[in-house]
Amino acid sequence: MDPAADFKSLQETIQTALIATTRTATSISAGDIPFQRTLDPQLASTLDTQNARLLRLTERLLESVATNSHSTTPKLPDIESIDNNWRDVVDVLDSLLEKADTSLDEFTGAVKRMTPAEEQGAAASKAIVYPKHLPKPQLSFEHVPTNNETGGFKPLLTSKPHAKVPLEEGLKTYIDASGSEQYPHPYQVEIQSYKYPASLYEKTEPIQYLPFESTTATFVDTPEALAAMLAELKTAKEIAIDLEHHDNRSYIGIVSLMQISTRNKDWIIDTLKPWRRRLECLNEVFADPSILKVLHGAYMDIVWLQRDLGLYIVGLFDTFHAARTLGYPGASLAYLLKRFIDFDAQKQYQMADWRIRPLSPELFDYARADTHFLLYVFDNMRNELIDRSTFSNPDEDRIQTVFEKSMETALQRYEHPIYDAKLGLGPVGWYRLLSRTPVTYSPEQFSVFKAVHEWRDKIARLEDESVLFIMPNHAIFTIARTLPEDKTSIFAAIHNVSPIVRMRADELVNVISTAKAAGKDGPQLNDELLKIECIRKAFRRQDAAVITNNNTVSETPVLENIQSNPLTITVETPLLRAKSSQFWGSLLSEDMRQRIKSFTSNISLALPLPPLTAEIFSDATGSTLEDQTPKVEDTPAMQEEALAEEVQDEVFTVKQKGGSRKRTADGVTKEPAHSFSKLNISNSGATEEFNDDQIMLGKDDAPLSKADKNARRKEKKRKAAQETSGEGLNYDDTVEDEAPFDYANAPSVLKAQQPEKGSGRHGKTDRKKKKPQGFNPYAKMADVPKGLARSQRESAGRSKTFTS
Ligand SMILES: O=c1ccn([C@@H]2O[C@H](COP(=O)(O)O)[C@@H](O)[C@H]2O)c(=O)[nH]1
Ligand SMILES: [Mn+2]
Repeated sequence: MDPAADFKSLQETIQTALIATTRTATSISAGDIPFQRTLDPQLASTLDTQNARLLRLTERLLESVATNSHSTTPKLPDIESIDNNWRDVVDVLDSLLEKADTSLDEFTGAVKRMTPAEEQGAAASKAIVYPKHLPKPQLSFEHVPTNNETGGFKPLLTSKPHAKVPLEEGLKTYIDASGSEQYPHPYQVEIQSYKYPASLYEKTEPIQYLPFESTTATFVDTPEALAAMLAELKTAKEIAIDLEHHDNRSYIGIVSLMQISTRNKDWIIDTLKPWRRRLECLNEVFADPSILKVLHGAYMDIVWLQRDLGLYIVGLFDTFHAARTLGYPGASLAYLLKRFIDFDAQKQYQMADWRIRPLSPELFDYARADTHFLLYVFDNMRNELIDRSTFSNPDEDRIQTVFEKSMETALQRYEHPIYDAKLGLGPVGWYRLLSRTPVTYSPEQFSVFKAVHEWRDKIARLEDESVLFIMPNHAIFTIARTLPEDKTSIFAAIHNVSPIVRMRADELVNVISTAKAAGKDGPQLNDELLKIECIRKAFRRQDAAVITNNNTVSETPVLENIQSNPLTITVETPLLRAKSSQFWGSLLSEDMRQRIKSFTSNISLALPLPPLTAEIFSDATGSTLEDQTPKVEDTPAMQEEALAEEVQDEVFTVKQKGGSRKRTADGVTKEPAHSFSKLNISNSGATEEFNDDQIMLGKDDAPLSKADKNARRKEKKRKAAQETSGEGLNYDDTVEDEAPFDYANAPSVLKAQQPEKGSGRHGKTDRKKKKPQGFNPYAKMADVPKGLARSQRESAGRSKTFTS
């Protein structure tokens, strides 16, 4: 008897059965089932029997999983109860996955089982305490966010150190090919003409970092401390930079902390001070071509720096691109710190509420560690890049590749998150959420979904809250499904109601009833989604789209599937114009731009390729389908990049509803209920087979370590709580029960924040004792699937779960 062989054969049997079952289950589109039911009463009753059986089996499975865990066992008497108990289902599955992870670690010897006392101690030392009552720092800013901007984002900078082109030129708007007014990237010329110093092409002995334990960081929270830091930074040859960000109690998000390290000093800068815009003076260093800036996974940092502080980086070296170019099995900062320093980054603090002041020692240490070692990591990676480059062959010139990718990253531009009510596109639109969630809606329900989504966005802007703080995504789905007609039914439908929704409940009732009435003559969900998907694809695949201005559409197989509406999609020209800059402007060919420009009223798109059936994304925390908040990576620039990448090299993962990690076996796809079943064709025209494991990835696309995954799961649960019930949203913190923290006048916390030296709390050796290296089952992967990359990065400006 060979237990390994037995196990493999069992695994294969289960997998084969699952594939067959899933194929069968998806052979009829969910959207067609009600129709089939009406045709055949026998089918209806068989379906009901099978449903009941499946629910019972599921309930029993969940019960047996939950027996030894702390999860509540969800009861599933009917289909509706799945939605209502979804959080509990996810909890049970999560605990199972956690157990599996731990068992694997124990099996491989990567970890030793902890005693219950040790486990308790470890948990207590990691717990982040979220203050209940935290006033909004943005209200004290000299420039309070308004969230209602339209048009191009005007760069904030008031002067332009190290300019090759004067600032005035950079602030001149231009009308792009699609008719939108835009501001250029103010440092575009400087970045594009930047030459990396010759010294970077030469190997040198890595410069040892100073010990983490016996050094600390200088906290910068006064203009004087800022000036002193700036003077020191100007003398450096290279510096490391990182940011921490908050996006739950703010619409666009707030840079909450900046970390900078030189070879011999660390600074942590409080970016929540009212005078934060004075940090613009850092352009004297950040834009100085003679000082190299090393960041890890800088794509969001670049956008955040512009958006909040008017800062730009000339001379960027992004260690994330280096890790990818070198083909490391991981590309997260945590991975690099482990690889080069043997330092265990405490990534469970990544998603902390970074507005907290004073910073706890743990948060202080976390923030400092993100830059403290980075120059040393850079030294090592640069040497390896040189070793593994063939300079005569551009394809093999790895260091050049990293320079080019870093330059592209530095050239990203922030754009205002403009709400597209009609097509729902863009980082804050409804399309993304709806297209990923298998629902069957009547035209009224569809109309209500869109209206409530739009209303939530409007209120979030007004109140300067994240959309999720206003109302979880699940609540929009529930409202659309149940169409509540009064306040009481709304409160009953969405359980934990935010104080803002409670206050504005009458308004919401009106929004729902108006949308319901309007929806009677509105479009069918499936048709509309299909059309929008076609438009996206057409734009993505610009050469494939045929645009006409007479409402004619060329013959395509797609068209058979649109039943209730005419075959053309009509887009008002002004809307398309806005979009063309915001979402796909840079992807349009000149020819396409000219054609768009020539329209005056309607545009019809003929769509030669059908859309993909399965959506095609995932986020790092593995949140549920509905759990997609607009994310950082959803800034327009990221979207464009994502679209561009998809066109070239699409590798899709299919994310099924819920669960923190989905593995899709070959050919097993989840068919959304949008009647796309006949259209399961990839860009290349081939039927897509899904055989990549969907793995949990970090902000920078690297497989996460076990510790990170667990931390993400916890964070995800917290988010799920917000999603489903509003728990953990700190709704109480609107209650004025204690004196608000005075961001404007708070004394420097420089002293308060010095972590105790020699406490062993943040020592590398201590960490090693406490937390052995986690087993990463994906660590042997040659590389992370490429197509996952951008979509993984989504999250926020609205991040939370790095996730388009
Ligand atoms: O999955 C994620 C990871 C990070 N964020 C946000 O990004 C900043 C910076 O991350 P670091 O890795 O610590 O540099 C962090 O403060 C989070 O706000 C995220 O939203 N989702
Ligand atoms: Mn960081």
